[in-house]
Amino acid sequence: MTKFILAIDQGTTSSRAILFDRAGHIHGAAQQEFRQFFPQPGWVEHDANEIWQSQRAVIDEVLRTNHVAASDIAAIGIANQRETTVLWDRATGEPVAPAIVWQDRRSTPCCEALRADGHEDLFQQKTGLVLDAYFSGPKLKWLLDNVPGARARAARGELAFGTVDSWLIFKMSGKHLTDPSNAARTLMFNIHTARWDDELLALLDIPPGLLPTVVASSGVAAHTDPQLFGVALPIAGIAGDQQAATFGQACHSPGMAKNTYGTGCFMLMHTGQTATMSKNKLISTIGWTLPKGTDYLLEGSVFMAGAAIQWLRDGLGIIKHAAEVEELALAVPDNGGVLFVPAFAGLGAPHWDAYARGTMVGMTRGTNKSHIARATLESIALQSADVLVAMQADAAMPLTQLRVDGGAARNNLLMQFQADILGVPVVRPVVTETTALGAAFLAGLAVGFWASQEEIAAQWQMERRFEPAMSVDERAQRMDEWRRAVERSRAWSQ
Ligand SMILES: Nc1ncnc2c1ncn2[C@@H]1O[C@H](COP(=O)(O)OP(=O)(O)O)[C@@H](O)[C@H]1O
Ligand SMILES: O=P(O)(O)OC[C@H](O)CO
Repeated sequence: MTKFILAIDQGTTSSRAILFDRAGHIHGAAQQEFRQFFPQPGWVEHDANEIWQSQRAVIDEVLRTNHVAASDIAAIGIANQRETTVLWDRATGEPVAPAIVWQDRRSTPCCEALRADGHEDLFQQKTGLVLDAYFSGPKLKWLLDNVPGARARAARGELAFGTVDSWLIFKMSGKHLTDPSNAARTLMFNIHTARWDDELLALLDIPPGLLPTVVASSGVAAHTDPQLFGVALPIAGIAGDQQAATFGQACHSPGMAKNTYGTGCFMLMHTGQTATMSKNKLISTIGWTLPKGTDYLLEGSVFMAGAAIQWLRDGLGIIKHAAEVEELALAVPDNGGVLFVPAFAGLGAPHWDAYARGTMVGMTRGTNKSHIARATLESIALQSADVLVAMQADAAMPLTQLRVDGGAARNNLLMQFQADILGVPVVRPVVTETTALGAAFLAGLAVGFWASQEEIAAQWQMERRFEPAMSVDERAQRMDEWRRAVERSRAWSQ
């Protein structure tokens, strides 16, 4: 009998491979960072070959170091950084250009032109998204317009587009596939009909022949080339990493929500089996498709969260490791009046301001690095609070608790401040690798490794609960101060 599900978590900064047993426990994990390229201000690129090579290496490593044979694997589940756009040659399997990463802002002019032509509402109604450079369609258009010969090669059917899930599946099986949770991030996919949308493709000038076939998030979609791992393994789970984390956090019913604190922050709330269209600049997205149907989520994406901690480490050099930020911030009783808006790449939800820039206000001669560390941690929670306010207004469902995960969710000071500023309990699970767990669950359900959603939801266990302790008045005052700071960061580079 097979013993494990192999989850692939291909993130923005690292590739991970994690083995889960039947109890949903981690049996082994391997991780490898890969390079980030910043060739121009506002541009962020990855080498798609390096993504695949690092992913392949960690799969080999996790099997080898844990003495697990590929034949012990029941199925593979994939969770991936979303929106990042890869364009490759179908025959050679070689990318035609560096992958354009979700954080990259170069396709802002394309979005502005579509907006100026009055198409914003159409895109929003069909895709649930905001017309922003964050999403894949404008990135793909940029590649077709700027990589020499790409448009002609696309017209001849020589090229394939995919988000990172598609790219990894192509490398492992030769199939050109994606799932609805990833397709829903492209501005080319109608989330109500769950099909690529010809009208939107025409507006973006994208040939439909470039697009992958859309298959269910949970179901055997392909088998790996037997030469890769010695046996052909079923690829049975596919989801964008944030939707996978929502599934892994067992947020399976309306009103349940999670927030992931990684490079960015991604808060997602389950809204049921039809899309709730946001009136407050959040996005509606497909969560996952199971044989019984499609679940929808509301999402608020914050672009700069843990990345701001990395900036304290790499840009300012005031910490050596991300985890040191907690001790540094605790050296002062409060932020000393300092507020920091880390809008290094503009602001995401609910502001969607591509021209906002990082801003620190309230400094005096007494400000020191601990105040800056504290303000940076608080900025992560305050950005998430902006999203939650919009979410509560859209969903008309009060949040009873927020489930959390991601690298920065290990920070207790941050989690306590998050509970304080939201006025909602923050709950951290035992297994914080919820992205990989969600991908594993989707794959395991498809091959009968787990019997039902109820069985996997029962595996979710709390590690720690942070109760809100801030007074209502103080919360209101802190949110008001924050709004004033955000205003000062906005439209700066326009
Ligand atoms: N103890 C900590 N306190 C605050 N931030 C942290 C801490 N540990 C890690 N981080 C931040 O969390 C991020 C890594 O989290 P992870 O979930 O691995 O991100 P991603 O999947 O986006 O690569 C980094 O940006 C790092 O700065
Ligand atoms: O790789 P992460 O965890 O930073 O997630 C990135 C998101 O999927 C971008 O939308």
